[in-house]
Amino acid sequence: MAKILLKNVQALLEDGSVAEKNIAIENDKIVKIGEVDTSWVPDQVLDGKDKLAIPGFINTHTHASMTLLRSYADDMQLMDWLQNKIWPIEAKMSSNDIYWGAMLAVAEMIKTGTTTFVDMYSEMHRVAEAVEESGMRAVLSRGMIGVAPNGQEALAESKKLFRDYHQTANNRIRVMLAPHAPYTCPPAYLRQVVDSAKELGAEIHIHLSETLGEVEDCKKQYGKSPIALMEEVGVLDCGVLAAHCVHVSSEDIALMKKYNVRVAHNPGSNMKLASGISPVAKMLSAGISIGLGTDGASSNNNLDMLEEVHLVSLLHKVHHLDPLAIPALTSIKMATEYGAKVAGFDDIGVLKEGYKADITLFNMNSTQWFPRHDLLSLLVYSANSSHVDTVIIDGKIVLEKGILTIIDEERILYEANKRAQDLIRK
Ligand SMILES: CSC[C@H]1O[C@@H](n2cnc3c(O)ncnc32)[C@H](O)[C@@H]1O
Ligand SMILES: [Zn+2]
Repeated sequence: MAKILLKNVQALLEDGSVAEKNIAIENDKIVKIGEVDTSWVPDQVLDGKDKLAIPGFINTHTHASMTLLRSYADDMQLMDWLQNKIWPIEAKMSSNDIYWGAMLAVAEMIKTGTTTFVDMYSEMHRVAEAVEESGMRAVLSRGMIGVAPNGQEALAESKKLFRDYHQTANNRIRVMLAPHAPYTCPPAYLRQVVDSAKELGAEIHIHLSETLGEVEDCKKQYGKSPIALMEEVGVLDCGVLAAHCVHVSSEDIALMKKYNVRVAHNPGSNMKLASGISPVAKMLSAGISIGLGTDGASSNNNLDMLEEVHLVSLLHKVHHLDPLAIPALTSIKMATEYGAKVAGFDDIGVLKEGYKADITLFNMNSTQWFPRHDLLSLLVYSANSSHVDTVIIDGKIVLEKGILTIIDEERILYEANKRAQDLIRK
């Protein structure tokens, strides 16, 4: 039995307050926040002086192995980028490329304070391997392009991934089905995915309403918006994590609320691909769950959730000319508590007794953390992820004093770099 005590740490609590607490961890869970009984003897004590403890970040939408394509194709619009640069090179990626790309992503995410990620890509059993080995928590899905020749094979692989990995690794791994988008998956295919999701009891992860072009084409082709089309084909009945939702109307938002569609908002990627500004404030007011995501490292170009926290707050303030649009606490909750709901968990995203011990500790010994008027404000508006000191996932220390403890960073950098170079020469 492993017992860890975080002693006298500044802890961000569920109500948004920050207070000095002891946090007792036993195996994979937080067992106590506050006074710890002297009869409870820890195996390891971490000194919380000058440390801020928050729930680990939850990246609700990414394509981990795309780290290999970081800085490969920039300054392009989505469809041009996908069709002319990304899909041709992805077709050459090997299973080992996917593994080392995922390992690079996992290393980067842990070092920047993320403890859970939601992923969509191919060869996902290799991503699962990276997750198992690293101690990370993840929701994995095989992205399906629903046209011949690979549509049926992709669906079979998705079902196998679900059967092999859903709720494995002490429940650190979960699986969803992921039809890529309405423009790559025709209605007949989406209906097949819905049947499979119902048969397995799986939820659906899909890109929806990312660009104006997607919405206009969908209306032209099917006479309705992507969200309304998803209702028609039954996708919304399955439990949906929708990435982007940039161009959604009031009618779409009402449908999303009706079916409890959860949204992964990706401010960095939406800005870089010039996709637009998602109506986040409006969706939040409508009671929709919204988390934050980085999207892949080829459209961001990093997997740093604190950057997304910073961006979501600033983007929507300036968009609405309203400094109250997304306050500091809302942006942090989107990256943690709301993100947990979006990813489908009810026991992570908050520092709370009985919840999983997924915790990120920031070292506050740097200029950006002084003076200490308001620690939440410092975290959102001043700090950066190089201040991440320690990360605990499922009760295990995976980063200590900035050093990865389970995976070998030097080897990962070497392998990922070599594979990325070989890939562009193929
Ligand atoms: C078939 S696996 C997933 C697929 O999605 C591609 N992708 C990466 N970023 C985006 C995005 O912002 N919108 C749509 N599709 C995206 C990725 O390259 C894979 O091919
Ligand atoms: Zn995406």
